[in-house]
Amino acid sequence: MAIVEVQGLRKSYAGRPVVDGVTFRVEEGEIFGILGPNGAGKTTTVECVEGLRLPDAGTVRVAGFDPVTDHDRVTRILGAQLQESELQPKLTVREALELYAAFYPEPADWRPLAERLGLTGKLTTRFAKLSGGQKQRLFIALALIGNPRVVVLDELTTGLDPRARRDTWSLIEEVRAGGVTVLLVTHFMEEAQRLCDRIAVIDRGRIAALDTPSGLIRRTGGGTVISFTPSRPLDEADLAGLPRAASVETREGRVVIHGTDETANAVITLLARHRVTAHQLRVTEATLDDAFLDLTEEKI
Ligand SMILES: Nc1ncnc2c1ncn2[C@@H]1O[C@H](COP(=O)(O)OP(=O)(O)OP(=O)(O)O)[C@@H](O)[C@H]1O
Repeated sequence: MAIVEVQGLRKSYAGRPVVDGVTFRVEEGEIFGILGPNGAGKTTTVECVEGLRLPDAGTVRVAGFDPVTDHDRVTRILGAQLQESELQPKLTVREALELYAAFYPEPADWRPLAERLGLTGKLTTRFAKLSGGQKQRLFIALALIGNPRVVVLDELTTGLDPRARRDTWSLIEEVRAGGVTVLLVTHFMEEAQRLCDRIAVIDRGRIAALDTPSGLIRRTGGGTVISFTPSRPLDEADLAGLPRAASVETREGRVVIHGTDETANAVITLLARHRVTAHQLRVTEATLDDAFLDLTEEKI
């Protein structure tokens, strides 16, 4: 069952459309990613889901309720991540948890929540004194304190070091394992690829693609990327004739081919036949990065 439904959402600022007909459904229990370049309209979209912005057109439903007209009901179903500026720097972790618990009629017990999020040792620490990773864990705790069915996390790991980011990913997986649906806004490909069941790629206010991470990667046409710098240029016709090659590009002397294992084998045969040496020959799996660049590039 879809817990979040967005249909034909539009929002303009000063006559400039920033969300331009966005439609998606988030199924209960999934981690759904919204991925896109800066300014694509991701935050505006989720703020409409949270009922913080009024859409110009389209419908948004959270568990069947309108986030604007049924705001109270939606805030009980949907937990939103606070922005750093929204929390008083002098509040201690314990005070913040108690304060936010008081906003809900049936809050979660904050003690086990703090324990699960590794905050028990920090209860008397003021918010301003927490590390980036500890602040993010507190934001997750506060987003979960109302026992929501769905939680919206927007750029949760921005600014975190790689270890804190990985710890936060594990927490997000635990949140989902606890039965909470996660709507995750991110511009980290690795994060989206690792965590999300499905991803909506938003580009200039529109959905450029909506699929599983592996489905998005397949759309780039080739799951295998072969790249090398040949000792002398290869014949264009030979490159164009490679089997199952979805794309062949030469950038500053480096050849980059998207294809399959069969393409990789044919490249090696081609190089041997022409006695061309391949410097820095790499055969790698395509990543979401490749798909993202392909899906969001400027199309003139
Ligand atoms: N209140 C506002 N008034 C005017 N313009 C706004 C307002 N809020 C956002 N915008 C503009 O709308 C566009 C989309 O912003 P939004 O924050 O939704 O994008 P985003 O995809 O979340 O970007 P980022 O990854 O940079 O956070 C941007 O160009 C932004 O400057």
